[in-house]
Amino acid sequence: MSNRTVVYAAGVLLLTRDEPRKFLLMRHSDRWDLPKGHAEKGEHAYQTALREMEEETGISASEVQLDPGFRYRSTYEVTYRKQPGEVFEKRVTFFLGWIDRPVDIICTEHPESGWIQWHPPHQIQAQAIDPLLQAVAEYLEGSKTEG
Ligand SMILES: Nc1ncnc2c1ncn2[C@@H]1O[C@H](COP(=O)(O)OP(=O)(O)OP(=O)(O)OP(=O)(O)OC[C@H]2O[C@@H](n3cnc4c(N)ncnc43)[C@H](O)[C@@H]2O)[C@@H](O)[C@H]1O
Repeated sequence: MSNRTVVYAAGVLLLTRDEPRKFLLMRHSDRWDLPKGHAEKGEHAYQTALREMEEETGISASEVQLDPGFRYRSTYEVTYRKQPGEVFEKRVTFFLGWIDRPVDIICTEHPESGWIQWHPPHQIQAQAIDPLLQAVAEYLEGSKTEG
């Protein structure tokens, strides 16, 4: 078992109810990401996800319903410039958030954002994005089958 310090984060995949379905990605200088960020002390993962979404996109939590049946967890190693030489274990919980339609985004921490048409399987980023989108696709397919 790893004895690295664990860093918790959470995020949300925002997906529109309106067709054609679209989901939201935030642009970093070098990659795409979801609205997400580090947990503050005492927060539940869903609170972190909604707070970060509000901070990074300007979308109010009241406009979004987190799907109670979906959770996706991702664990990977990260380093921080401020703590050279130390490797952290990062654990991110992603939620599926339903929003009626694409809305204008007020980018506070990212240079840009994009509502991308939902047509899985997607090939956007192998490690960080594609497995989450695949899990959502399988979840939605399963929900359809269950009626
Ligand atoms: N404990 C601490 N000590 C010091 N400073 C702290 C700190 N906690 C927070 N900070 C500061 O807060 C800043 C960011 O805060 P937030 O803005 O809150 O962080 P974030 O979205 O969760 O993550 P970030 O953009 O940093 O990185 P990500 O995990 O996506 O991506 C990181 C790397 O992992 C890769 N990656 C992402 N997902 C992956 C996956 N599933 N598998 C493998 N690699 C993945 C990415 O490509 C990227 O290279 C940090 O840059 C740092 O300055």
